[in-house]
Amino acid sequence: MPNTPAVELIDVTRSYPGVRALAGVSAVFPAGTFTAVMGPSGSGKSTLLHCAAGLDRPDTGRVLLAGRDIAGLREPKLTEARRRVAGFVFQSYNLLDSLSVWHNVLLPQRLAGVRPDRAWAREVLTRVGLAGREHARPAQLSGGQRQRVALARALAARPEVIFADEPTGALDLAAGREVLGLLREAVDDLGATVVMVTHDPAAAGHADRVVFLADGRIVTEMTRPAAEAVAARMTAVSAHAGSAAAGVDAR
Ligand SMILES: Nc1ncnc2c1ncn2[C@@H]1O[C@H](COP(=O)(O)OP(=O)(O)OP(=O)(O)O)[C@@H](O)[C@H]1O
Repeated sequence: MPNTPAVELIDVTRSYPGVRALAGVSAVFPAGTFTAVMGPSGSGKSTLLHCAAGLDRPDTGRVLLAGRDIAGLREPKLTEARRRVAGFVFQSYNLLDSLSVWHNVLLPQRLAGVRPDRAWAREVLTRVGLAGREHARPAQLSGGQRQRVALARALAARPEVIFADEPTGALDLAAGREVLGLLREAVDDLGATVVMVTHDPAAAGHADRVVFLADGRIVTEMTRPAAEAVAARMTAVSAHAGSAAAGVDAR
């Protein structure tokens, strides 16, 4: 089904006590594309990512992950669906310090109960520039190297979708650029779909498209984003966030 979107959200809402984190979000993330999700602090970016990825369940609405509606799934079916199609990269790497690089990379497949594809794991470690570091512990690596291990771990399971939450948030400029380049390659060379939350207009400039959230709604979007234009749009969105004009169209 080549035209099935990798992820689709249909009128998704999610509230926490006293807060409407997502107030009715519909969005399509086509297969083989790289989308950045931006918006002011508290606008619902992480909640959107978590609902899209099956890490959280919406209150209402539908979430189609690789064509399957996961919004109504309960554990352990939700975890199964997530492991089958999604890979994750978080700001804080989320590596296990007690395991070597190699075992960190293979862990999601082991947890999923599938036989790890070792040849492919070696290939992805080479792709991210870590061939030869298989025996190192995460604590022996730089932040940029740790994030590249996290990316290798995500890629090793050949996910259809990689969800990245502020993947460059803890990295310096050069290390951040490397990680963004590798996410771009995952899309261009491996056909993956990337959905990335970021605060950084330069990071969003690596994407094909940026969707902007304010007050739990998508208020505008931009294709083929250039960093300067993204920064200007963010300023416009932030100026309207929290006001009744949450439906701002800043184009
Ligand atoms: N587990 C939770 N319990 C209670 N409130 C939550 C929870 N997660 C998120 N929220 C609230 O929902 C709203 C949206 O949060 P979310 O983390 O999605 O925003 P964000 O745009 O990712 O913010 P930031 O850029 O600061 O990370 C916020 O008001 C937040 O305080």
